[in-house]
Amino acid sequence: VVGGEVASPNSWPWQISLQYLSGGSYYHTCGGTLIRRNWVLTAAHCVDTSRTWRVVLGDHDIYNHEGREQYMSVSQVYIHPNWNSNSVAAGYDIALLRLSSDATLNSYVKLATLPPSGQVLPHNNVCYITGWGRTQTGGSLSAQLKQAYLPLVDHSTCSRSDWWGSTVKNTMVCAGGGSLSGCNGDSGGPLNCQVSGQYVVHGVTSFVSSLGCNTNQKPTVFTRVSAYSSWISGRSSLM
Ligand SMILES: C[C@H](NC(=O)[C@H](CCCC[NH3+])NC(=O)C(F)(F)F)C(=O)Nc1ccc(C(F)(F)F)cc1
Repeated sequence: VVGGEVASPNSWPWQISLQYLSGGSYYHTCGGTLIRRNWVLTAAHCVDTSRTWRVVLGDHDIYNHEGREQYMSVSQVYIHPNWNSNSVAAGYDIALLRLSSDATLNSYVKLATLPPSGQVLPHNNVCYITGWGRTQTGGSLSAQLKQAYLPLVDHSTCSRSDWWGSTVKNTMVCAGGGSLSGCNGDSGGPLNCQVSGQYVVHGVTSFVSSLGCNTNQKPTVFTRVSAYSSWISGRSSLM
């Protein structure tokens, strides 16, 4: 997250850290969202390589054990069947992780609210991106979870030729576009949008400009959760 601020600990209790095992240690690579006690929503591009994964719930500082964390192993990875790793612009950058056991829900770990199928929020809707991604283009990951206010950008604006043009599809959501943005390592995490006083996860962080995370008129692009409701409920037996 470029700009914004460190979040109050566990104030986004559905945010998870997706980590992979390498040389005996785990490393943060992506964010994700807890949607059921044993299901996590993330981005396909985060998990399209075969690795040993773990999901950390209730985290704040990814480099320190603070006692509120739950470390979960992943029993199955379901990548959207239409995902093509050579074409993030085609969309379908969404995946589900089945956890080997159920999360314990408490004040640090809660389930996210997902939008109704097809819901598209208005331009400038209040939304926050959260994540442990780089704090500058080419910078390092944030130790503590960060948040940044990214107002929603409607499709007509986001698909303007001097914005993302035809790279952005209707199955995606744009937010920000100024000096605040997501950045590498925020992938897969939630776009938390305020709807009637409640935060709803409307996006899964997908891509930023390869020219730089906070490139003007290149808002952070998210997979639109409400475009994949039936896939999500079908796969995660959410009905
Ligand atoms: C460096 C930058 N990385 C990203 O945007 C990666 C996703 C990369 C998926 C493709 N391997 N996502 C992130 O860093 C995220 F945190 F913002 F989500 C990038 O490659 N952006 C990018 C690539 C292609 C296209 C386009 F679709 F136009 F081909 C648009 C943006």
